[in-house]
Amino acid sequence: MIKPSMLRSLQSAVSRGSSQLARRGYSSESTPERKVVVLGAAGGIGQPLSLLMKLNPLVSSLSLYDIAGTPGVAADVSHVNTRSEVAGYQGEGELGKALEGADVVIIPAGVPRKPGMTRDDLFNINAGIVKSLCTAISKYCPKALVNMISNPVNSTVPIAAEVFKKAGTYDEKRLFGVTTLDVVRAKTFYAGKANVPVAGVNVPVVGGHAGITILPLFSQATPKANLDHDVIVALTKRTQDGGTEVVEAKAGKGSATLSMAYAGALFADACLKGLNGVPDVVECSFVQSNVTELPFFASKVRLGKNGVEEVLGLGALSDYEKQGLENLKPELLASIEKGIKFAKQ
Ligand SMILES: NC(=O)c1ccc[n+]([C@@H]2O[C@H](COP(=O)([O-])OP(=O)(O)OC[C@H]3O[C@@H](n4cnc5c(N)ncnc54)[C@H](O)[C@@H]3O)[C@@H](O)[C@H]2O)c1
Ligand SMILES: O=C(O)C[C@H](O)C(=O)O
Repeated sequence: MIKPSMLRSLQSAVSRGSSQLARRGYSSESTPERKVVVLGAAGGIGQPLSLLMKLNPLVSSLSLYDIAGTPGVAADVSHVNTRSEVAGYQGEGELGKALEGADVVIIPAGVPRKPGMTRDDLFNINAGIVKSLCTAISKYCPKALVNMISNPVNSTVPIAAEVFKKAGTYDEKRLFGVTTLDVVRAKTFYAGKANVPVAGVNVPVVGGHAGITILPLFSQATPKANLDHDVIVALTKRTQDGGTEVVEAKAGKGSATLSMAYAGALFADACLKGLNGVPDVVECSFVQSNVTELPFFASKVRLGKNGVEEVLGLGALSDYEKQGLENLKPELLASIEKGIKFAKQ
């Protein structure tokens, strides 16, 4: 139960946060108009993500789309007294209106895993959903930054790229696979083992977003902590299996939704800051890449006014990470090729 004293401190934290944001130039007077669209807004991720985007002062227009259930979510979220105007759209007939004028489109549309499934088991359903949504994006908002959350990300991002290529709208700087949840997990697990405050922790996570393709670079984690090799191995495995940990704990009721909404909101916020010209915005993301021989790869990316400003290299890897990198390449390549093949059919 929330006590009045807790509520008062929450209110004062929010008000301190708003004045800090205003000092950093995020007040509604000085920030540009930005439209953010959530596709799959009535789902497990979509609902809390819509709320978190409503709390973001960089958003002026929040467009919530799903095949069903969006009027209720939009009405609910719209009562929150923050800057953005909220509109709900339901069904394919309203998809165009939902997308028109978008700066950022976030896609958590699709089915989640149940225990015993891999992310690739979602391919048959989610590939078609992503393909049709991306076809609409290329028609109604071809310049938007696309934040792909729907799994399997290792395949859905290549599918989106092929759809955009076919439509003649592909810009590799504007397509992102959201791998922020891997970073969020790596930071949390590392802070626990290193016994340091999590707020100051940084851990790059590279590769892809499934099992061993998720490669956290704990050798580059800051603040430094001299953790034993077996602890690093355990942390790596826990980060790689983080999604499965949640799927099993939810026991058939889906996969990560709340932590994913948080991670998705962080990444969308970084995209908006980049668009608005805030310097040095760097996040890990699964993008078209020359960092390895694979055509798509997650690594640190500098975000700017056109989306990807620079795909950053891997930096120095430990021998364990070098081995992990080689181990992940065949699986990641197969998932990328599966997506491309599907989209080309
Ligand atoms: N990238 C990541 O780190 C990450 C993390 C967690 C979950 N996910 C993935 O996100 C996806 C969504 O997960 P969830 O838990 O929110 O699932 P959910 O079933 O709770 O919600 C999905 C929503 O998508 C909607 N939808 C289905 N087809 C649609 C279409 N054609 N257009 C618009 N909306 C459509 C559904 O109506 C539903 O509301 C899953 O594929 C899941 O695996 C990714
Ligand atoms: O694990 C899943 O299926 C969902 C998501 O990819 C996650 O990492 O939590």
